[in-house]
Amino acid sequence: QPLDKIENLFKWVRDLGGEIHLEVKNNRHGVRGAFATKSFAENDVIAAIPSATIMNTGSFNESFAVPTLTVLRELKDPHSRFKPYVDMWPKPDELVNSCNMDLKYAPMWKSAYWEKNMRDWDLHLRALLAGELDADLEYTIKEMVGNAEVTLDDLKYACAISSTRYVSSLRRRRLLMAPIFDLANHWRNCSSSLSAYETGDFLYFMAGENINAGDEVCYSYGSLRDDYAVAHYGFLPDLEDPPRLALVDTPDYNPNKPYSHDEPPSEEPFDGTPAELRAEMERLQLIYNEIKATPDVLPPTPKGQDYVYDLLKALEERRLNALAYEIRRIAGLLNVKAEL
Ligand SMILES: C[S@@+](CC[C@H](N)C(=O)[O-])C[C@H]1O[C@@H](n2cnc3c(N)ncnc32)[C@H](O)[C@@H]1O
Repeated sequence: QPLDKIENLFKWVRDLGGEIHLEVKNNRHGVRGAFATKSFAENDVIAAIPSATIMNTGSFNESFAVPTLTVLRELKDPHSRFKPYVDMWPKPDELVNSCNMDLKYAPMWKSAYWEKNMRDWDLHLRALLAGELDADLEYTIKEMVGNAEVTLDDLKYACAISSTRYVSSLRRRRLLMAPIFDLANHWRNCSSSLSAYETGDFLYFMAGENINAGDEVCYSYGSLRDDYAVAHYGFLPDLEDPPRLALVDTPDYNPNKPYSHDEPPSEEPFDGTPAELRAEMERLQLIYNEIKATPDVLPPTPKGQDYVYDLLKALEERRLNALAYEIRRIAGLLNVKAEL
């Protein structure tokens, strides 16, 4: 995640009327982030982002092709008016999510839902490239980028950039990519927020509480269970205590409606009659045993050599720990021994 392009980005945003009280550097995890250059009280403006710098990447109802092709268009245009923004995006080898993850990792999810989700992204993007979706698309590739040469890797990259960086603006019901704001990393309980875009001239990034000069500013991307964060954003959020079940392991999980920001799975510990508790414990045990029994498809790789391998192994360990915690907790309520 390049730091050398930030000065140019800030200049561009300020020249277009923006206000920024941030500096950008790597945080203690080595992840690029935004840090307060002064202290803020609740509701103070951390940054005012002018609409002339905002990339409008589609409506809530449009297909994945719209944000992907909107980003692709700017990537392919050497004279893009968003050039200072495009230049600071992570490069193809600096970001990963299900749009661009190598398929060799698919079985490492050890979850039928996530493995299919990853393979589906590959199929959708291949179909987009082959023109098979053209008749149903809002925009075709050629309508967006003309005759510029486009590869599958280009589409995967554009898909990964858009889906890790857009935010929904409630008032206008659009997916927007807002420079500066999109340097804020996720922290689930973060109270800073983005204004609703009521007037359409600026988006305001507002402090949700007192922030000291030098603190990293954050934004909550949503309730983000670990597996969802890896698939959608390519990182594991801070480990929580007590551990939280992965999305696909929660009692509310429904593969046909796996996640909605408006209705995330309950954060309340599961409770019920003894029969319900027993059924839930057995359900969790089945998942636990299935993960344990699923062999690794890739040879063991020493830590630090392969980001995606490490990420998916860490996710597996987190799932197992969270399942074991929950099985023990329910066994305690039932006064029985947990079978792990
Ligand atoms: C909107 S960007 C945030 C800024 C990003 N770090 C950058 O420099 O461009 C989202 C991406 O930041 C990273 N990220 C966000 N929150 C994170 C966190 N809590 N821990 C690690 N990486 C995080 C992930 O790579 C994610 O896909």
